[in-house]
Amino acid sequence: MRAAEEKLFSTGVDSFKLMQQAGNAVAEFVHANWPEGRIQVLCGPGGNGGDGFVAAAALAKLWRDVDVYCLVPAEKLEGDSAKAAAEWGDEIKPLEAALDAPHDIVLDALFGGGLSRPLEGAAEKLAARGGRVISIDVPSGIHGELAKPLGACFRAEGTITFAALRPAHVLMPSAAYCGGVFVADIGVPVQTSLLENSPLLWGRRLPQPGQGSHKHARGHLAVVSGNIISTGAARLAGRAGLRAGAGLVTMLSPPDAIAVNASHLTAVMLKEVADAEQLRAAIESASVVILGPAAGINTSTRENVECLLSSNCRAVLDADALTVFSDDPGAFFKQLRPDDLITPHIGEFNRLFGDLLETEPNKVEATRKAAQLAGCVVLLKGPDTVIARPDGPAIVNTHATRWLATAGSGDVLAGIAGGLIAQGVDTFTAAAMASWLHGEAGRRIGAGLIAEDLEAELPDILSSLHGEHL
Ligand SMILES: NC(=O)C1=CN([C@@H]2O[C@H](COP(=O)(O)OP(=O)(O)OC[C@H]3O[C@@H](n4cnc5c(N)ncnc54)[C@H](OP(=O)(O)O)[C@@H]3O)[C@@H](O)[C@H]2O)[C@@H](O)CC1
Ligand SMILES: [K+]
Repeated sequence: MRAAEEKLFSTGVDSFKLMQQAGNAVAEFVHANWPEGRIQVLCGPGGNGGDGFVAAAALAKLWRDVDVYCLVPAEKLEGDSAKAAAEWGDEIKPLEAALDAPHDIVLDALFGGGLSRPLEGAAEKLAARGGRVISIDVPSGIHGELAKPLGACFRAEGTITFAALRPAHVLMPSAAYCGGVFVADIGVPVQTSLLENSPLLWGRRLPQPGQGSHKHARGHLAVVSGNIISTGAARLAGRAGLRAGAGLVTMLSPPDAIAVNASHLTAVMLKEVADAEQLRAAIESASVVILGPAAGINTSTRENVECLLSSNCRAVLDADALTVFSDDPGAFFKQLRPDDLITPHIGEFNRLFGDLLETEPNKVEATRKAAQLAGCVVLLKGPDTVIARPDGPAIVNTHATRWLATAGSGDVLAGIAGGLIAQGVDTFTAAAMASWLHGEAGRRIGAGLIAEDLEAELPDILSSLHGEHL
């Protein structure tokens, strides 16, 4: 966003005009969504405060009852912010006076992209006061790039930002402070490579069989099972893949687990696979293979992964298939291909990518860097799942529920992704679809959710998406 603005200013675009557009958009947003009540506008010393002054003037023109407060005396304001304060043209009270002043709504225009340190003094007290807050750009106290509060922080009912979403609007913990986020177009051309996951992005591309279709035309997914006491995870993935629409799903089972798998499988087919050599032959007719859920942290899992990555099948690698490379991630990255998907949780991510989550400014950048290093699509699981492609685009999935934090939930996610990839969906889109569908299934179930419940929600969800988008 900043880069886009700088490029725009170098072409001679008037920055004050941009501020006016931003401030007017704020006033419209506030008036449309909070149509009643006395508004306390809290302005800071920079551009965010400038937006606040413009918004205050526009709200007053709409006959709203507005009081304006500023962190610094008006005569100390400079540049566009000083011009904006002049546009307001009425009384500007010191920020401390806002603490006890009567009001219904707070318009928080203290700090946006320029916050450099924790809030202090009256700003800190106002953040702690609570109440109904609408924030401009980001809730003051949030560091936009780090996507977290630096200290005390406003908690908004709604946030209006400009041109494009930024990590702070979708990543935890900052997203929880933003409330509903509205992105206003103020004429800044942006090539955003960060999107929030939604069926609006991919609804029309959800695969569905044509009239004359048959099971072989709907893709073949294979899932590698763990040993006799660890078979459930692969079955969760396999059934989810079938529900997601794969025409055929085959469970590839070690010999000791054949009887257990056979007694639990119906529509999912079963094949015995004793070692990597047999795996190679078994996956010849599959288009994608899921490997890792309860596979075991051992040499045989590592050999299976290496065999899979040298085949023509796309790979969805999770859990133990990732952990077996903790001692030599570089060797793993060399074998991964751009259409493969790895789905680590934070622990697995750290084992493969070291301290990226500390050294990169936020989770989006860390996942992007990871995708670049690994050379494949990376889905980093969490309440704010990030999906990144090696060439830069990233999607954040906030459509989830805390009830999904349960054993086996990730196996189902891998299964849905595998089922979609089997049907020909590109890996990045399939990962986005899968995390949304998984989140929606979790939301529909809610409290008491266990991983076994998730796949049964998919038919309803998929049917309504097909009805709505196709
Ligand atoms: N660019 C554009 O064209 C457009 C930008 N727009 C708007 O501008 C906003 C960005 O403006 P901005 O860069 O001036 O940053 P902003 O956050 O307002 O203030 C920085 C000032 O605050 C100060 N300061 C920082 N932390 C502090 C603290 N804890 N306590 C006290 N002071 C503190 C800091 O001081 P310093 O760190 O330099 O000491 C500096 O003086 C952006 O979020 C959007 O709303 C829109 O109009 C669209 C067009
Ligand atoms: K703000």
